[in-house]
Amino acid sequence: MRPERGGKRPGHGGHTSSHSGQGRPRAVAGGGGHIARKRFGQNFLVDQGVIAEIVRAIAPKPGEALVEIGPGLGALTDPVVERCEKLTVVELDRDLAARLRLRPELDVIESDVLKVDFAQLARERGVKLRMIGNLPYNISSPILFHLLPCADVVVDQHFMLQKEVVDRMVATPGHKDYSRLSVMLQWRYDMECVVDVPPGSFDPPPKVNSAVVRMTPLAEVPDVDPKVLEAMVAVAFSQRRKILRHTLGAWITQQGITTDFDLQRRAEEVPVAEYLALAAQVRKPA
Ligand SMILES: C[S@@+](CC[C@H](N)C(=O)[O-])C[C@H]1O[C@@H](n2cnc3c(N)ncnc32)[C@H](O)[C@@H]1O
Repeated sequence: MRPERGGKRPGHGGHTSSHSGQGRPRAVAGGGGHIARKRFGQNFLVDQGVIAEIVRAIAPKPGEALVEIGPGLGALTDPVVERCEKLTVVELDRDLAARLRLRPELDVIESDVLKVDFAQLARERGVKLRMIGNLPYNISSPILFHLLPCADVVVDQHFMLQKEVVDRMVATPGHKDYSRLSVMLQWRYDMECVVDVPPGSFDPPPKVNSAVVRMTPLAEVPDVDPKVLEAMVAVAFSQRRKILRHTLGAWITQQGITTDFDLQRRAEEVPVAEYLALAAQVRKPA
């Protein structure tokens, strides 16, 4: 799990990279000879206590439509499918997908998760989905943004992420971690950190701490154009220590809206509801 950052997406090239770049590639403990692929963010959960805690937090039940992103070697897959009987899994690594296909209780989608249309999947199944996964950290934000428009077809999401990312997701105004991610996700979800996970719980261990976040879509959300909201918070947080008059002021003028929004504050001081109210105004015809 490379710490999250922008840049090139992992492709499906050769299959030779070692997980850590330290010395010779070593097979993952209990992985039947599998060598972790760094470009796929492969850090496999091996701590049975942590796995049990995560499964308890998810609390899968028979008949529920659970979907796991990145099942890997099955650390979460096995105890979850034991409880819910059928499980859909999305795995990009073709070798791991081939192993998973041998199991009749799994519906395997071999694909890049960012190409899967989860709204369509929910329509086909005729039920709302419960999303779970120990996500590849190098693309965790793109995955969260890919799922954002699907919030209304989702019951909840339990994701393992870099602890630092979870802190940003749940941060409130005035906190140093309050950021674009906080505003964009708090628009659509109620979120809480449910399990903290140290590096030693994985093989290979990542360089960062991890945490599992529970994301529950809010029943009612302001009708806001996500692109407008995203553009607006990007401008606002571009220089988070500056007074908004010097950043968001010009953007508001460009949108041609009149507002009593207080621009004498910094981006990090403004509650989510106020950003949403401002973005909602942009959609209204003049
Ligand atoms: C951090 S590992 C988690 C593996 C396993 N769930 C566990 O907890 O041990 C991330 C998993 O996501 C898979 N993966 C990486 N990029 C992906 C993508 N774009 N789409 C789907 N799966 C991906 C990796 O192959 C790997 O199995």
